[in-house]
Amino acid sequence: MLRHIPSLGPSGVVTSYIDAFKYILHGHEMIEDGYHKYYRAAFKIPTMSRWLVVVSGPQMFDDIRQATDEQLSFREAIAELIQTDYMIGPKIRRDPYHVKSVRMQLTRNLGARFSDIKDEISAAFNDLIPAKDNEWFSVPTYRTVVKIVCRTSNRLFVGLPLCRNSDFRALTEQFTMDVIMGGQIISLFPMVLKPIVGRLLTKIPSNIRRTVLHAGPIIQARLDQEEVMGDSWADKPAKEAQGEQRTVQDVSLRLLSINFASIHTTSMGLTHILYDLATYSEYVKPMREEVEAIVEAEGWTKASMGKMRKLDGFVKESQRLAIGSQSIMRKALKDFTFSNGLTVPAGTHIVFATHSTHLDEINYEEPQKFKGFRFAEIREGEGEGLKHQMVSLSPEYTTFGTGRHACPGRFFAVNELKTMLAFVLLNYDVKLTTHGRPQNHWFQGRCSPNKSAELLFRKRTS
Ligand code: HEM
Repeated sequence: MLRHIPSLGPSGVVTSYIDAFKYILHGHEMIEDGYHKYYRAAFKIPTMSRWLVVVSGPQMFDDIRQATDEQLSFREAIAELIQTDYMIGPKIRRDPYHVKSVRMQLTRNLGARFSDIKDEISAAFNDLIPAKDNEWFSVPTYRTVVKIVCRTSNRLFVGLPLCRNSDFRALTEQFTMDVIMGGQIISLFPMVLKPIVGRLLTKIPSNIRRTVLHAGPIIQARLDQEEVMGDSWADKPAKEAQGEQRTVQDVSLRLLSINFASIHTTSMGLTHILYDLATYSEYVKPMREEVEAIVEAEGWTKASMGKMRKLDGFVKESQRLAIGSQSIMRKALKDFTFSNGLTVPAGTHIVFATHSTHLDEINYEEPQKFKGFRFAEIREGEGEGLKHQMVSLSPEYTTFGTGRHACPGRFFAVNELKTMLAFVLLNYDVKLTTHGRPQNHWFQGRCSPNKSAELLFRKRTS
């Protein structure tokens, strides 16, 4: 029972539905309100399918970081919130070996594959935003960004020429949207009906068939090559797949799952960055100078990208303000007691108040203000160089979560976002078509960039 945890509004079985409706469009305002009333403690919010317990403060963050999977489960929370069992199947929850592949093989290969990533970014931008002369032209931002990110990410996942294949791209771009939309519909149904509705909505069998059609030969070739080379191939791409998992069908499912985790998160990130670049144009010149100086001295490498602190800080600041109001979702599998004494019973869904944390004066000076070099300036302090880079995890910066389930793709995502920003800075001028930055959209506490706004691009003039 959650009776000991305060709620913001009525908590009766029927009356709580008033707030559950309000949460759909105003969840972020409710959580901001609760954060200030119950900072470092907890409050509960009703949603259509369950109560969410919202926690805050560095201590509770650290309790989540240290909790084991048997205490607070990331996968069980995601499975219920996104209904992944019905939309993708239970395999990826029960046996998520692909997460280890992202953490190990994919991340370790970023340096060696950097020139491929850079090449795909140039090719994708040139195809999709061809700036041939000095005329401004309008680009539907989000739709274009998804295509660029999908191509670039899949250059790393499956390589050329498949990453440019139009049917494969359409499949991977659409897959995430189908899963999220389907999951939202299934969550409205009672438990007994979910498998039936899931079977009607899921496109996973046909999606796997399409993936096998396109990627099957590459996957089979890699599996065969691994058998031949054995342990002499240290970074085998499918190394984590064992026994029955070493089939083209199973690896195809993992490929779709990694696309699910990466494409829309990174695309939303890049869209926010471009809106910020067009809005706060005073940052363009110093960032161009940084990129040009480092590239001239060291060329385009993963290591040279790591030295671009202004870029890193700009990307980090953009994501600081763009985060949803709740993240770091966990489900308590047993009664769990936080170090402030609060106990939540088994079955409770816990989320951390991420947006409010990023907007708290305790953590940031003038937190509402976009300060593109906020983090680059902090990093100039003695001993502060690494702690404040974008990939670092901390209780004040929660974009990539915490603990053993912190985003394993963050090294790739940050590298990709910075290389894309560097490419835009060196090749284009970018301008708003609207008065002021396009407004973010909020739905059930989640924040998305405006998906219909356009930006003006032209070939760089100065
Ligand atoms: C800007 C882009 C991205 C953002 C903001 C982001 C954010 C996150 C967050 C918040 C989590 C959950 C962390 C937690 O609850 O503690 C997560 C998990 C995950 N992310 Fe990312 N992510 C991004 C890009 C990527 C990319 C590019 C990949 C793959 C290449 C990826 C793969 C994953 C996977 C596999 C998990 C699940 C981890 C697990 O099961 O333990 N993400 N991500």
